[in-house]
Amino acid sequence: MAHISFDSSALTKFVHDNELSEIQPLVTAADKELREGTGAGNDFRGFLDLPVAYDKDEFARIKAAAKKVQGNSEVFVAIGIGGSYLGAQAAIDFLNPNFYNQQANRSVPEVYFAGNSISGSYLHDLVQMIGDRDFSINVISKSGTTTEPSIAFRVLKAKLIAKYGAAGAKERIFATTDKAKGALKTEADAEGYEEFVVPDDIGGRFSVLSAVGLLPIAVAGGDIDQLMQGAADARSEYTNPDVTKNEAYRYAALRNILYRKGFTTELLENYEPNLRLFGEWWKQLMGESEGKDQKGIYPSSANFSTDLHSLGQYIQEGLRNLFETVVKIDDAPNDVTIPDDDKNLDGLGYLAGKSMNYVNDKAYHGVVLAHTDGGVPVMTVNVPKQDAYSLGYTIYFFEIAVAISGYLNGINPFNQPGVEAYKKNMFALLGRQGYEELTKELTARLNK
Ligand SMILES: O=P(O)(O)OC[C@H]1O[C@H](O)[C@H](O)[C@@H](O)[C@@H]1O
Repeated sequence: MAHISFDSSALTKFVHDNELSEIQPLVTAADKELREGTGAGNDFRGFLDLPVAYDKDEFARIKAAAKKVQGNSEVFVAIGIGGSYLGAQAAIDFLNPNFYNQQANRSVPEVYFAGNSISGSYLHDLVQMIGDRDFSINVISKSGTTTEPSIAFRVLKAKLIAKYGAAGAKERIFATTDKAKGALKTEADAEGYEEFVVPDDIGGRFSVLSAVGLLPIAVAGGDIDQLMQGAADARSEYTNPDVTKNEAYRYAALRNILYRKGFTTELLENYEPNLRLFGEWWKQLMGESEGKDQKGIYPSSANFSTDLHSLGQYIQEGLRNLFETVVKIDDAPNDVTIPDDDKNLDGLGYLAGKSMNYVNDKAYHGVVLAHTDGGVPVMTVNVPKQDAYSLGYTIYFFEIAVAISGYLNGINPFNQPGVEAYKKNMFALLGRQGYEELTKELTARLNK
């Protein structure tokens, strides 16, 4: 039995029983494309076996590096954008208490993220916040040439050198990048930083279980052995192409069935604030994998019950092109009992003695019924615990689901050609060498 369970029982109004068996041949074909490598983007299927086929020596080095940082740093900054930070931050938030950076008596450094925007204010404030404290950085970029992390790295490297000198700074810089190419690789080799590798056959959005995610997660105290074990067990679980046996494939099939009926936007939802970043990770995974050739489900996210008081109206009664996938934690790590209050002026007496997790659960059931009545299909991924094993399992569930889903929709789930368009324009407008013609063209367009 799968460790996490997928519940599509609320879909009866939207999907008939026969539809799953009728889409099965397409799922079987998608499975074949993925497993046999006959599908588009077949060079990027490394995520399939990563949970068992990872580099064990590097894994040990990651643990040693994490220990070193824990021993000599009050602050750790992970520099990266897209797949080079979302998985790490999602995992760290998922595995730690809310407000982990503010906890008293922490045994691990505070962890922050940089290089995921071009905001000068953000980087300025981060530098101020680090102040004179001891810190280390992990610069993460698969290509090694991405502008946002490169800028942040320059700034933070300069701060390290100013504080520790060039030799001391080197001891506090960890570079995660391609094994052979890119500016970051060249610099890491030249300067002698400790290096970790993003394997060639793993795309950025599928890289959280490589060094990209593992080093920051380990620095923050996460159990990366359990994380990999969860993913490895999911790998064994989700092998049968039969959608009645394989819940990840059933999820992929159902979202494709819904998409074909006009449900073109999917909201990934949670009922725990520290799963917000999980939704951000998922959006890149889904959006970059599926949104191409002028088609694909638009991935969005919502955080409940927070957004029930803002987006809730739209979800209940707006344009009927939405469906929802809830990531629901069965057994949240902590809870609060609602206290007695004799005066009962707030009218909450009927909840006295009940736990907040109990109320949260009732909210979830109420929402599923209300949204279903309102014409919104809801599916749920039940995750037993907010721990590393469950997280690894859940990550693998969504990774394999999106690969199948992409092939079902006739696209290459492993490339992202569309993200280059804005970059070219930005480089041209910044006057980068090699973009001279485009600079002229765009400047003329802007000055028209
Ligand atoms: O790791 P990097 O090469 O710096 O890339 C970081 C991110 O930016 C790119 O624009 C891609 O669209 C993403 O797939 C990638 O995760």
